Amino acid sequence: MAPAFEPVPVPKDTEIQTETPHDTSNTVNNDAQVDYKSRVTVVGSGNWGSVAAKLIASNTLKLNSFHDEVRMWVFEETLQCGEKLTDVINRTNENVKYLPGIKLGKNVIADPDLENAVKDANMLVFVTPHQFMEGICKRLVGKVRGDAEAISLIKGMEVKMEGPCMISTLISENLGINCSVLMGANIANEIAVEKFSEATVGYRDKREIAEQWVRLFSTPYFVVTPVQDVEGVELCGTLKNVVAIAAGFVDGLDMGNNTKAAIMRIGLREMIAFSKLLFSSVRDSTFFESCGVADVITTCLGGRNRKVADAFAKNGGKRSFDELEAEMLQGQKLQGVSTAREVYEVLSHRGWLELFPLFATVHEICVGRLPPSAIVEHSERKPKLPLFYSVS
Ligand SMILES: NC(=O)c1ccc[n+]([C@@H]2O[C@H](COP(=O)([O-])OP(=O)(O)OC[C@H]3O[C@@H](n4cnc5c(N)ncnc54)[C@H](O)[C@@H]3O)[C@@H](O)[C@H]2O)c1
Ligand SMILES: O=P(O)(O)OC[C@H](O)CO
Repeated sequence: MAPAFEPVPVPKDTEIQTETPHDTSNTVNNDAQVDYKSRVTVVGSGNWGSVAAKLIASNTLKLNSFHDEVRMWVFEETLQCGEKLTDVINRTNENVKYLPGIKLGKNVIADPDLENAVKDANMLVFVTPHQFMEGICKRLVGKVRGDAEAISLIKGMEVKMEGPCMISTLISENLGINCSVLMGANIANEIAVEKFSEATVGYRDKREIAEQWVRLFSTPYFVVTPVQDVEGVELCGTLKNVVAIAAGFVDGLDMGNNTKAAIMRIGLREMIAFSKLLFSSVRDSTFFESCGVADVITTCLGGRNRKVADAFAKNGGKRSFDELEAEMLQGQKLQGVSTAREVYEVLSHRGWLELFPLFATVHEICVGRLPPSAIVEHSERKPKLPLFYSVS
């Protein structure tokens, strides 16, 4: 039988197996002509969004089961030169604001119209800062294909009255489609210049869907491994940004490598415990994939969250994160500060604050209730945590 992605098998990629079709009741284009090939749209065009489009576009040209064109939704803005960002991307094949100096591939088409960008795609790649996803999902209700599959590259979560909501769940629930995730030790600028990296695809139950995503993203310099643990993979990508803020404080205060390693270890321990308290299905082994320990390391060494937290600590907490972000990142967005607040909300509501001293302290420093130096004295307090992972 043929897969939902490709109703009829094509000569290459025939190893992809069958799956059950989705409920198509609240979606459009159900009567669309049968298409042999998958169409990919990337929703987002920041630093990572642009690199993701480049990776994908290099593969759609090579693989018969995909249309060459990769549509990339751009949150439109007018550049200092007076031109629209979309026009410049389509004219120069470069995202001059968020990924300057890198050609995306001529088959990447920038599109400022969100509905138009998604309407024909059966593979939707979501990669925007997490704080914009609720609004984007609302705009897309009923606008995506019934047979679409989604993947989220977004590191973050929402907190609702009912509790925490992962971005993949937000997408699935709003759009009525399955959503996998791709996370990992992936500083976008390094992948843009084709330095070797690994990544992890987290999938729910359909291995063949994960394999399709792996094929779409994999290159010799970008090695992707599928893991059947959506929540574990996504929580790794989300929570490591809080650890990165802590590591940045340590750097800003010149506390040295041993202290930074200690903070990374305590942070990883809290990541594991928090993930397992939220979802008992989360696997220990996920934390040893690229999305886990490797992402903690790279983000604490070279990420934007680390960099801005370093500046925050050097300024003694006197300049706000918003101010530093605007000054240092030229429109790119931090995820760690808002994620620390969201995690703190979960901890407060559930009475877990004392169990997660590092997570709680990061938020309290970010909002000015504690000085940056508190990161060590508070985080090293022995949490009353049982060991949530098995040590064999
Ligand atoms: N940059 C990286 O190295 C990297 C690596 C892995 C994962 N990620 C994750 O990818 C996600 C996207 O990050 P990025 O680096 O591509 O983006 P970015 O921070 O570089 O850029 C910000 C993006 O947000 C857009 N934007 C601004 N206001 C908006 C609005 N109101 N609505 C919608 N979009 C708006 C901008 O146009 C821009 O595309 C984040 O969750 C991030 O954690 C980033
Ligand atoms: O630059 P950051 O801090 O947003 O981190 C980038 C990536 O998530 C690292 O994997």
